[in-house]
Amino acid sequence: MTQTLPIQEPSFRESVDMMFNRAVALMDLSPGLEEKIRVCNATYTVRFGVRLRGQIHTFTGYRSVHSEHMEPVKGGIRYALSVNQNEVEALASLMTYKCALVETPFGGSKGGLCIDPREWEEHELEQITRRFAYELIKRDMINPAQNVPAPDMGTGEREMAWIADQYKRMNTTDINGNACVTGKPINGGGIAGRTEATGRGVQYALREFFRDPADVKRAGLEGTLDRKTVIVQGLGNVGYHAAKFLSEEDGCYITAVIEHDGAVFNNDGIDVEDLKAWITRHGGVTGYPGARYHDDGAALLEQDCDILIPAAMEGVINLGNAERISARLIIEAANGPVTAGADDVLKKRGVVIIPDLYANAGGVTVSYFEWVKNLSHIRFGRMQRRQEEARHELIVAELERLDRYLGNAWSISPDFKKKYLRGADELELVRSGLDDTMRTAFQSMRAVMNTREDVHDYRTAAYLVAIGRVAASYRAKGL
Ligand SMILES: NC(=O)c1ccc[n+]([C@@H]2O[C@H](COP(=O)([O-])OP(=O)(O)OC[C@H]3O[C@@H](n4cnc5c(N)ncnc54)[C@H](O)[C@@H]3O)[C@@H](O)[C@H]2O)c1
Repeated sequence: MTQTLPIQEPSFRESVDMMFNRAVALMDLSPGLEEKIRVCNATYTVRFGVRLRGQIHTFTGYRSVHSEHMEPVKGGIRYALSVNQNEVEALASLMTYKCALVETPFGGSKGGLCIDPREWEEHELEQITRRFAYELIKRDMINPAQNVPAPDMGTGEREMAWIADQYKRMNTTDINGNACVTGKPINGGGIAGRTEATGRGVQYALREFFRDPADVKRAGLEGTLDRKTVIVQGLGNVGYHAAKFLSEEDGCYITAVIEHDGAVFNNDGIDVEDLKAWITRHGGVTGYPGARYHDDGAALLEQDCDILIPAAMEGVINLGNAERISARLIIEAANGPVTAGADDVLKKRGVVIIPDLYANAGGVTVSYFEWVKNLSHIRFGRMQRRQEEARHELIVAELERLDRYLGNAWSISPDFKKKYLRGADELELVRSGLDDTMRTAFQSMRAVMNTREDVHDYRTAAYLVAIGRVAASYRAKGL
């Protein structure tokens, strides 16, 4: 869906550049270096035909490389009708700053295909994805050493598995083929915890924010995450996992969920699993019996809550509604949900924003773990896993003995055994690595806020840290 912005709003690309420029104005970069960092290095446009339903359909896709100060470059592939060059370039530049902020050793890239995935059958999507991947692979725009995509809006592990397979068919002797894309299913070379990673990162980001009372006070809030009211826009990959973990593990109440077909709200809190199951079955929130329905979803962004989590698309908080946003704290789970104009308005109103380049960096962080796992050809936690397995086998044997003693009252099923014996070592490693990354990155923003009198918001602090690192990289290796 295309977001219509008020006439005086800059485009997404311009908005990102404006946020970049605000930070650069506070830095002392050598002349010309800021321009070099800001611009996108290259954007490749591809148009290709696929024979489907008795006729040839032509699709348009993009892969943009923002910065190659480190390689490979990294960034998701988005499937949406609204995809265009401006959007892909904005998203690619955000990837550069995001990777620098969380210290994953990648440059920034992003891709997109103009398509509504809901219009196509699975086998048709596979054909389209393989053809798009073919176009990018043959030009080294997908390659373990140069450019490594991942999921984004409208894509997931299924599409990543097709892309990896396509790459391996075209590069049969590349032993590192699996590392050409991240976000793959576990049985296709993926890593435990990647699917949940971005939402999990949002949870860890909020936990770190609430660890320091000074941050919490800045937002006019108090206490911990417990009993905070939360509104989520977009119950897709990122929004669903963030809402699920915050409600199940941190005591938050998800009081409203905004989706493409309207919104549902319930001040006592919405059961996220139940709503997600409804959306999966019915395609939207309409008719969901566990909450009240409102057909103007965007209006619910303005409803009173402690924390607002835009997790769908860019530009949804803009000059048209920024004055009416009631939340005290906004965490940008989506990329670019707050325009540069709205950012100014919200700042003046004292609304605190945890910026996208930090808030949704959990995805690329765990993608990095997956890439390293693929390149090293090992399973993380292997030694530990052997010990864990031995311990788990003993426990299962003991449970079985008890079960027999109690007349099979518990019925230890093969499924239970399989789940239990698989252990969670890799997942634990991934989660602790992600937690550490999110904490450290937040602390680097906090340090800037606490030490510089000319920095008053986390976004500028995040850009300062990120741009400083990209600049240092260019200084070290040359242009
Ligand atoms: N998937 C990741 O790992 C990842 C990582 C970093 C950032 N992001 C960003 O997070 C955002 C969401 O990505 P995702 O992967 O969760 O996508 P997704 O496709 O899984 O989910 C998007 C959700 O938003 C809903 N939606 C679409 N239009 C809407 C509208 N007008 N109002 C409300 N909801 C609407 C969709 O129905 C869907 O449920 C994007 O901005 C993406 O760039 C994603």
